[in-house]
Amino acid sequence: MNILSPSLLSADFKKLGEEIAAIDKAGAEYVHIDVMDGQFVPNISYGMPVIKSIRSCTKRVFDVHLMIDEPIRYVKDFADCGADIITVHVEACKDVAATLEAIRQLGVKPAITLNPDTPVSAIEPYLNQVDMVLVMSVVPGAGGQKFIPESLDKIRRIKKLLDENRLHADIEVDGGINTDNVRAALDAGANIIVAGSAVFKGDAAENVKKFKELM
Ligand SMILES: O=C(CO)[C@H](O)[C@H](O)COP(=O)(O)O
Repeated sequence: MNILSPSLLSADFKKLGEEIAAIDKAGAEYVHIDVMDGQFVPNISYGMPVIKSIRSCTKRVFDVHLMIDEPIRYVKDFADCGADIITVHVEACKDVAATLEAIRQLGVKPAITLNPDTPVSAIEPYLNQVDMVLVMSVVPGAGGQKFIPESLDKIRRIKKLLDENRLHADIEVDGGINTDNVRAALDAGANIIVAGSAVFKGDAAENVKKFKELM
C-alpha cells in the first residue's frame, strides 16, 4: 500500500491541531515531522514539546525525521513524546549502527536517510537494520524546494538492493513532491510520499485527496 506523509513544516503553525485533523480526516496515513537543530542544517524548526503536544491530535503514525547532529543523544526523548518512526541521517551519526539499534530497542521503527549528494553506498551496510529508507530529493533544511530528478535513480538503486538482499524496508521520498511528479516517484519504487507545500498550500484536505487518487 502506498502511504502519504504530509510534512508539517509547511503547515500553519498557529492552527497546527486543525491542520493535523484535516489531513487525518482526508486520509493521510502518516504525519511527517521535520526536526532541525541549526547545526546539521542551518534552520531550526521544532522539537519535543511540540511533538508531545500534537500527539493527542491524531492516532496516525508520527514519522519523525531528525535533521540533527548525533541524534542518538535524543532518540529516547523523541520516542517518549510519541514518535512511531525515527529517521536519522547517515551523515549525522558517529555510530550509525548503534543509533539504529538504540531506536529499535525503544520500540520505535528505525529509518535511515541520506542527503542528495551522499552515495547509496553510504547506507548500504545498514539496510538490514532499518524499516524504512528515506531518499532526500532536496537538500534538507527547508520546504518548498524543487525536486532533484536524479533522486529517481537513487530510489531505483535502493529498491534493487533491498530486493536483491530480500529486505522489506519501505522507501520514502521527501522534497519537492507534487501531484505532477508523485507518480514518477512511486514508479521508481518509493511507497511512502512526503509532501509539504503541495499539501498545505491551499486546502490541505483537498490536496490530500488529490494525492491519494494519484497514488
Ligand atoms: O525535509 C524537508 C526539508 O528538509 C521537508 O520535509 C521537505 O522539504 C518537504 O517539503 P516540500 O514538499 O515543500 O518540499
